[in-house]
Amino acid sequence: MDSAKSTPQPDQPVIQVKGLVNRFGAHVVHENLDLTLKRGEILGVVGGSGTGKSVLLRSIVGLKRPNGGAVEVLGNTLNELDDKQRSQIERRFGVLFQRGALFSSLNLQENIALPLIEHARLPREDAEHLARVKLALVGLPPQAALQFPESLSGGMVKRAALARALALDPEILFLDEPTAGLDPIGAAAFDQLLVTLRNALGFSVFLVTHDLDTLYAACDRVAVLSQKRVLVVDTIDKVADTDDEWVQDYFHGPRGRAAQRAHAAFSTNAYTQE
Ligand SMILES: Nc1ncnc2c1ncn2[C@@H]1O[C@H](COP(=O)(O)OP(=O)(O)OP(=O)(O)O)[C@@H](O)[C@H]1O
Repeated sequence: MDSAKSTPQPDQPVIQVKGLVNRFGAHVVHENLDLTLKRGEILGVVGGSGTGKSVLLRSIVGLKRPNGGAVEVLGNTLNELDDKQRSQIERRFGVLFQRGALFSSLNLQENIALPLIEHARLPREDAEHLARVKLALVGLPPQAALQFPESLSGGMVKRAALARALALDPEILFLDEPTAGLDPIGAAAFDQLLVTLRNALGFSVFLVTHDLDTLYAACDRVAVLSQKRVLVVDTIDKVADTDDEWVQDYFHGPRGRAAQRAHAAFSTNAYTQE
């Protein structure tokens, strides 16, 4: 049976992490961690530094083999797949790592064409044409196609990295700190772009972030990692009400209050302009 081709039902989660254990030597990062990503949602994953957000992302995308538990992605249990099945599943992901991971020796068009040539086996000309379409999709001007990463602003690099993550039309997009290093206006534009693209293309998003504005502006649900597991996962208002010291400091400290006020003002404004 070619299990890597199985597709979850519309109401079945696209990711189910069950009883996950991760450790490095004696250092236990995750213990019996459960988490679900629903189809079409943007799930924000937050937690203090070192709580294992990136390790969780890496376990799901197959870059870290868990020490226990199961990760089910798109109806497939990852550790039951052979290499070929696993790479079929991985082609259905798009991943944007914290530092963008564009090749500095390639221009943007070539960077985005690369996965199309390597994985979708498109001829170079078709791949570069599609790459230009993806660059337009993320709001970059046509002339950006021939520019090299080092000549771009941080916001443009993030958009280009997003275009690359979207190259193979992924069903799940993984983003690790996508707004880190952007100014607030650039970060807000990225959040808006993410929501617009999700609404248009229907992918699901697993988003690791420290950015409170992103949580309010883009996420349908928020998961808090603490004490080696998911402490709470729910809508942001319910999560912010959780009786936990880190959650209270994070959501109700000065930055949390500012993000909440900004979101409330934006929502009221959007409503009155309808
Ligand atoms: N390859 C590795 N070898 C040893 N320890 C590791 C490795 N990768 C991660 N860790 C440890 O696992 C823990 C979780 O790391 P992780 O990067 O997932 O944290 P995080 O929640 O993403 O943190 P931050 O918010 O600071 O980015 C940390 O204590 C880290 O030092």
